[in-house]
Amino acid sequence: MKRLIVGVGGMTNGGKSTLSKGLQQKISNSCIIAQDSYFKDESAIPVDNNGFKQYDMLDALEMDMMMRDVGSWQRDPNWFLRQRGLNTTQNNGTGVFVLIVEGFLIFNYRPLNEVFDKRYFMEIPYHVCKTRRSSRVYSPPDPPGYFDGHVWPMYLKNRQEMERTVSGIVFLDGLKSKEELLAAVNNDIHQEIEKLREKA
Ligand SMILES: Nc1ncnc2c1ncn2[C@@H]1O[C@H](COP(=O)(O)OP(=O)(O)O)[C@@H](O)[C@H]1O
Ligand SMILES: NC(=O)c1ccc[n+]([C@@H]2O[C@H](COP(=O)(O)O)[C@@H](O)[C@H]2O)c1
Repeated sequence: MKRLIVGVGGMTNGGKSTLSKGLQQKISNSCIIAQDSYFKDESAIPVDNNGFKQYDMLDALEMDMMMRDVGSWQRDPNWFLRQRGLNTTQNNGTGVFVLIVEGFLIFNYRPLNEVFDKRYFMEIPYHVCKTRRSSRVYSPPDPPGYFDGHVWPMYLKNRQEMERTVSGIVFLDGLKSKEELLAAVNNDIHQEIEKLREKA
């Protein structure tokens, strides 16, 4: 059984989940694992001197749990898809199963970074990021000053670390239209799928 694991990383509100959902619809036998689903309970998140909860770091995430889920897909993608109520198409053993892992810190966690066959990173300018973020409601919601006091400085720090430790990332301009981004990445992934299919 052939498998492909694609990482869709990027800044907060860069368009990761929009792109990932579009890809899942276009790629048969694919599914998504989203890092957002692995945040620890609010009570476990430390607070800094300004009272800001420290959400934008790996410590805020249950990465062991996320790795367990990636591992169960790797062991049996068919079972994993069925567990999630997703259809699998008959492929007589020639098909390729695709896992899309999306999240803002997926390349900063080494054991996860190691599983990717393809890595994409969606970026947008500061002001666009701040504006998009201001209309999104997280749980708990961002307190006043959170973007400039926590989110953006942590993004710069995490990104610097990513660039120091990870290679082979394809950077995507998140200002392009949703349709253009989806078409380009979908085309790229289908080429990878073809390469895998051709391999004995
Ligand atoms: N290419 C795009 N152009 C304009 N707006 C976008 C684009 N992609 C996503 N958005 C919008 O930006 C916001 C954040 O998108 P989302 O996919 O949830 O980001 P992320 O998962 O990276 O946090 C949403 O309102 C979404 O509709
Ligand atoms: N899902 C949650 O429990 C939760 C809570 C508070 C903040 N967040 C924010 O989620 C962001 C990451 O997710 P996105 O990349 O989807 O924006 C982080 O910047 C973090 O501040 C998430």
